[in-house]
Amino acid sequence: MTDVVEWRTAPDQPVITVEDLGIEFLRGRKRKLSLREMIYRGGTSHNKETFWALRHVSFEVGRGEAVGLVGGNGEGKSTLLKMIAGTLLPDEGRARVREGVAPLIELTGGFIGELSARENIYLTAGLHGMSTEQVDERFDQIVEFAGPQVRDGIDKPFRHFSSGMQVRLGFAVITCLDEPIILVDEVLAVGDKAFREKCYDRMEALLEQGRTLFLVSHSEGDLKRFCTRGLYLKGGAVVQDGDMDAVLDQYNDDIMSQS
Ligand SMILES: Nc1ncnc2c1ncn2[C@@H]1O[C@H](COP(=O)(O)OP(=O)(O)OP(=O)(O)O)[C@@H](O)[C@H]1O
Repeated sequence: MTDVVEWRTAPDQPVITVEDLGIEFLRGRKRKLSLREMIYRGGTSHNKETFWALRHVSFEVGRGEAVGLVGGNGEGKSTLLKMIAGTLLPDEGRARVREGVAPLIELTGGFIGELSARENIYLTAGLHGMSTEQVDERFDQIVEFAGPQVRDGIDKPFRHFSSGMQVRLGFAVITCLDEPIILVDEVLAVGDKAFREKCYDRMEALLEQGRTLFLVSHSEGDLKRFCTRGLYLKGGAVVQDGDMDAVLDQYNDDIMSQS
C-alpha cells in the first residue's frame, strides 16, 4: 500500500458529482408466457416490464470524505456503487468521477475464476495502471495481507477459493492500489474476525491518507466507525444526505415504524 495519494483534482473540487442519475432494469428475467400473452406481446417470451432502480439521484462528494450508504434490501445501494465504478451505465443523468476508483463491490472482486490468484493479482493491478515491476514490488505484501490459506493456493484457479478466501484476496489487492477513491460493498462482513480486524486497520490507514471512501454496509458499527457522512437510499432515491449518525437515526426510526 502506498502512503502517498496523487490527486488530479484541486482540493476544493468534488471528486464525484452525481447529477439526476437514473437506471432502469427489467423487472423479471425470462419467464414462460401463456399463449395469450405471447400473442399480445408479439411472440416474445421475455417480460418487458421495467422499473427505476435509481432515479433523480444527485449529490457531490469531496476529496477525503467517508460516505456510508444506508438503506433496506433492494433499495439501490449496490447499483449506485456500480454506477460510480462505471460498471453500470445510466439511462438518465450522469456520474462524473474525477479520480481513479478501486472497487470492491462483488464478493469476487471482479476477479476471473479460471485464472490463478497470482494471475488475478497482476491482471487487476495492471488494469488499475500498475506496471509489472510495481506489482512485483507489492506482491508479497498483498499475499501476506490475504493470509496463509491464500498464499498456499496462490497458483490455484480463483474459483476454487472459498468465499472467505476470495474476499481476503480481493480486499488485499484493492486496498493495495494507488486509486484515491475506494468503494466497498458489504464485504467486511464475510471474512473471519481476525481478518476483519486487519481490514479495519487498513481502512483506517487509507482514510488517514486522505482517500475518499464509499461504504455500503448493514453494520451500524462499521458505518459509524468509518463514515462521517451518510446517504440514505429508499426506493431508488436519496431521502437523506447528512451526518452519519443522524442518517442512521432516521433509518432506524423508519424501520421501527414499519415493523
Ligand atoms: N442487473 C439487474 N437486473 C435487474 N434488476 C436488478 C439488477 N441489479 C439489481 N437489480 C434490482 O435493482 C434493485 C436494487 O438492487 P441493489 O442490489 O442495488 O440493492 P441494495 O440496496 O444493494 O440491496 P441489498 O441491501 O439487499 O444488497 C433490486 O430490486 C434488485 O433486484
